[in-house]
Amino acid sequence: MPDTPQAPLIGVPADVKEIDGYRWHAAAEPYLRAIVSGFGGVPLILPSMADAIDPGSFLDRIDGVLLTGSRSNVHPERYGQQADPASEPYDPARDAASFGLIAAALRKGVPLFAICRGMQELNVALGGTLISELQEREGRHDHRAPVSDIQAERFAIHQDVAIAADGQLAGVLGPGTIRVNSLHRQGIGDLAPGLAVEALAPDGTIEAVRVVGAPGFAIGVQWHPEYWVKSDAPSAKLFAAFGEAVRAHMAARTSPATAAE
Ligand SMILES: N[C@@H](CCC(=O)NCCCC(=O)O)C(=O)O
Repeated sequence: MPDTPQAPLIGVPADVKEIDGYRWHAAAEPYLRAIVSGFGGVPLILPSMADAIDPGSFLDRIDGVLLTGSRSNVHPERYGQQADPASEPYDPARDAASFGLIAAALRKGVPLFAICRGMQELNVALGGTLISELQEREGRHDHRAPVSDIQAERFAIHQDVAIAADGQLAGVLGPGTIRVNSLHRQGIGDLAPGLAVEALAPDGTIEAVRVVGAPGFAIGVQWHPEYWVKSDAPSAKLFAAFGEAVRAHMAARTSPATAAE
């Protein structure tokens, strides 16, 4: 069990959903379990209430941030476009929380791992844009989940992704091509300044990015390593690398040199 004083505490911003007439703040369990099984971390779901709680105020109390995927989309007004029923559902409370966490994590050097919607949030937060309904775009493949009622089939690993030979992920996963799952309708349109491409799909869709010059681990992936973290080597390596970065951050934060500052 990871519940020891040394276990890293990983902040996970909640999605906000209407259930039984209330707004609920929730996160999907596979991300939470991957934090535990991937590197012995302890997940902490953070309420997405940026109107009442500054997301940056969490950053001195957590050791890393994981931005999860979600069926909801970043609101288009965040990147200068109009809301469109075709790109719903939105979750503006999640947007506000994630954008606040991204800014604070990058400012403070807190390791940040962004998955699917999380990578899209990272791109928009740093000034990029998104494109919707990839499968309707000329030359793009269908990146949506396989149609099934069985989650393991929806998260099946079936798509090639080429890892940039000169990027950070090549050091984690090795250069070349890996196979990943794919469950998204949107993708990066204009890449944000300050982001570097770390992986590409065969149709040119950006599948991973890193924040150039980030003081710590700051990686986004469009696929879902959380789902097969126990059985898929690239997925396990990604979470292990995030965990290693988090522990290094914890050590640096408690080092005598830091204390003397
Ligand atoms: N909504 C965005 C991001 C996709 C994403 O995060 N998918 C995770 C949910 C997977 C599922 O259960 O369908 C997009 O569609 O691009």
